[in-house]
Amino acid sequence: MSHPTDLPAWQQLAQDYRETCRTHMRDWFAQDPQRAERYWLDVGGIHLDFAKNRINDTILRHLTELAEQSGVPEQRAAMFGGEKINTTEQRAALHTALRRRGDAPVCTDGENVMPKIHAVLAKMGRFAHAVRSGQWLGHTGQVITDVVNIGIGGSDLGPLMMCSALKPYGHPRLNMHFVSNVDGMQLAGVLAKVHPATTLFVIASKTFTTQETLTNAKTAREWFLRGAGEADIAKHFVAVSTNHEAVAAFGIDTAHMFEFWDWVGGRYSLWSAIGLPIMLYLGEDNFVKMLEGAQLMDEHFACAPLARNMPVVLAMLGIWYINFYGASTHLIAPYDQLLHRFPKFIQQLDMESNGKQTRKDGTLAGYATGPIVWGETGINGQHAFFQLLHQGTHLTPADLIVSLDKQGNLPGHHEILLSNVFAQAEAFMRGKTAAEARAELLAQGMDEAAADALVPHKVFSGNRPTNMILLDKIDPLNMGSLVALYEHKVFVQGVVWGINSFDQWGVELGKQLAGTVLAELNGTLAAQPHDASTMRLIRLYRRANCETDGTCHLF
Ligand SMILES: O=P(O)(O)OC[C@H]1O[C@](O)(CO)[C@@H](O)[C@@H]1O
Repeated sequence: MSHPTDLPAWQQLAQDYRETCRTHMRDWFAQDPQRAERYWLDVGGIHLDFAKNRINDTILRHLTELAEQSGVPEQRAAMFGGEKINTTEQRAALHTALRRRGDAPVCTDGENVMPKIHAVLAKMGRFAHAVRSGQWLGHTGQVITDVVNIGIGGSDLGPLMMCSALKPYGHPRLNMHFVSNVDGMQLAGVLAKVHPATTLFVIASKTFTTQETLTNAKTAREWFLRGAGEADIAKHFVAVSTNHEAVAAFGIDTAHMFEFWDWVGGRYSLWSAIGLPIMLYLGEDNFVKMLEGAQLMDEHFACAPLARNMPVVLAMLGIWYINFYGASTHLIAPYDQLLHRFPKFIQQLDMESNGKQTRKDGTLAGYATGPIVWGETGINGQHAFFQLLHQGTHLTPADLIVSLDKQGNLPGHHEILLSNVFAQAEAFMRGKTAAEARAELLAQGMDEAAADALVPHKVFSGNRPTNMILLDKIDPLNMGSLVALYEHKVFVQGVVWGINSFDQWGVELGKQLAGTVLAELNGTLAAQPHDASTMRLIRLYRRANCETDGTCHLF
């Protein structure tokens, strides 16, 4: 396996960095009137303005060559072709098959997976229609008014994000609730708002072994059974999983299970049965539009030349900043309230996929890989953390995401949002020089000495990169394309870094230790050898609670 830092394009980029790292984007804009047109891409209803990046044509060419030399075209073909690119788990990563329309076969392990994908989609469609139309009745004969999805991570964030983003398309009778936290406060809060006779619980877990989800599901079932019998569960609980045995053992009839498969990664699963809450809320037609939007991006990713390929361009810009400028974080800032859940979703997608330092061949990378992805709605961020982005010491590349469509917004509000996001991108790029700051202060009537003292605080270095991602409209089609754009961006970066973006072994150690600690906290296991700090924490909890649970005997 070639090491990316040995590739000719990497070496050229290192040279480009040395030659251009002091160049200001202002100068590139001044020298090149076509820059904004050239550094622009369209895919369906998604547009990318990447002109405000610290790149020129040479750098862009070298970034594209790095993608080429790293094997992005071959790995892309392997992913779409169902090869087992998730090498540590010996699995394919076939989320792209889930949104593929038509009958063309997609095979993995010698099996065409399309018939079973279509069968589950049809089952989801029939169920969603029955619930939405009011044919599906609860055990007392009432229609369903509330859907509670119980799941965590990929079994929560995707459906939650899509249902929030596409709220204007939601069924007016259905209230959607999402419970992920094992802190009972969240479930208790939801249960206080809903009625057992009119509530449908969707228990979503790929493995159906996740402690948080199964604990919440058990508590929800106990709550439901206070006023109903075991036989009524069939009307109010459905499961989404790959694990038939565990679903049956939990007490949900597998006839009411919506299946998916081990080649669908949790954080890539919203296109599968994990998307059931999305279909319940938006309806089958809109769910299919979301799939079509993703497929549109898949086709673009599969066919467009690397230099004009939106996911590839976004990925390689990220690599430029992470590996050559030393940026360690990446901001996702949507300027639309409907997208307020989007940063959290992308955070899992990116950080669980590329937060790794062991390469596929088992060697340590020795270079930076996935960034810390964080975010918040941009307009709120402006009044909280943008200060650091403008004048702090860190370089934080940012994706600013906006909808061009003002339909549905209150009069006068959308223009304010857009004026802010466009102005922020300009300010990040342009900055303000000392001469400009000084002239401004003098024009305000300040005397020269006072102005000179204040100027250093009023300077903005600028030259801070942003991508502007514009959606024609926030609708199911464009949301499908937007999510697929980020999935492929993350994939390309993983290929360049030589890591497996589809496993997540890093979440295991904490889970393993928590099992032991839980038994100790409950008093069912004598204290195990831990480090002194952990022992002290466990003892502290036991002392605080031993009188209520009567387990003081271990101390
Ligand atoms: O769907 P499951 O199996 O309950 O897992 C939930 C989440 O937990 C993780 O496995 C991490 O612990 C994620 O990858 C996954 O999305």
